[in-house]
Amino acid sequence: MTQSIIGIPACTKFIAGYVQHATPARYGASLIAASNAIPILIPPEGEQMRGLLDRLDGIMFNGSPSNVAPLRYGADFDATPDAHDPERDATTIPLILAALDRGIPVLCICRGMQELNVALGGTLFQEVHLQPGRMDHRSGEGEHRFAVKHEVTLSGELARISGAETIQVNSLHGQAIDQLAAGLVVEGTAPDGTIEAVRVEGAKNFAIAVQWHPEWEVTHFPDRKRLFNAFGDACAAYRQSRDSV
Ligand SMILES: N[C@@H](CCC(=O)NCCCC(=O)O)C(=O)O
Repeated sequence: MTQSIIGIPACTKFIAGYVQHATPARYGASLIAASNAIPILIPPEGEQMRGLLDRLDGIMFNGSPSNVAPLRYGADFDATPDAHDPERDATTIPLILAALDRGIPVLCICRGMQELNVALGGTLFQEVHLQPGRMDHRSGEGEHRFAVKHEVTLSGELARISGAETIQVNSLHGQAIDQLAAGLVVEGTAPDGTIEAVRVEGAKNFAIAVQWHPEWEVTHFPDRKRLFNAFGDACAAYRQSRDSV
């Protein structure tokens, strides 16, 4: 069966004395394993990357240790000034809006979910663990980094896709959605009330975002596999509808 081409935004990294464009290998590997797709990295080269949209069947807005710059959502303070990637922000935020406008399937993960919320006008907690009553959602070290950390209660389309109303998730984030953007519906919540999953209401196509990392051991967890299968199916259907025009 023909595979879909799914874009993954790369991050700006300074490695071995050079500016490089990179992302952890598992994002591409998970699309190959569970979405019948060929991944392709999107360099963080700003708005001109929208030109790729004619060639893509879907985009996975992936996670990153970097944080969306607070000026993007109107915050007047910056809790993590050394953790930004302005080139990535300048690429992903316009790309999200353009992909939604064209009805290209999108799956957003971790930073990707935060980008989706900011792109649509929402705001972020810059250090969610400092908010009263909130848990520490940051990861453990070493082999425990991707260990299951807490439960998420699912609803709506994501519960249907996942085949469950309660799942166990890993957690590797210091930031989280504060004010939900208009146009997003919450479909997953942590025990402390943190928003863990959203869907774009009335989207032209698959448009789901999660705060955890379903790409990790994607084929070992039924809910993760089902999410990637559903995204892959949406990308394949989009490709076929485009090819038939
Ligand atoms: N930096 C943001 C987003 C967190 C995130 O995307 N984590 C992924 C870690 C890197 C990886 O993909 O391995 C935050 O802290 O909220």
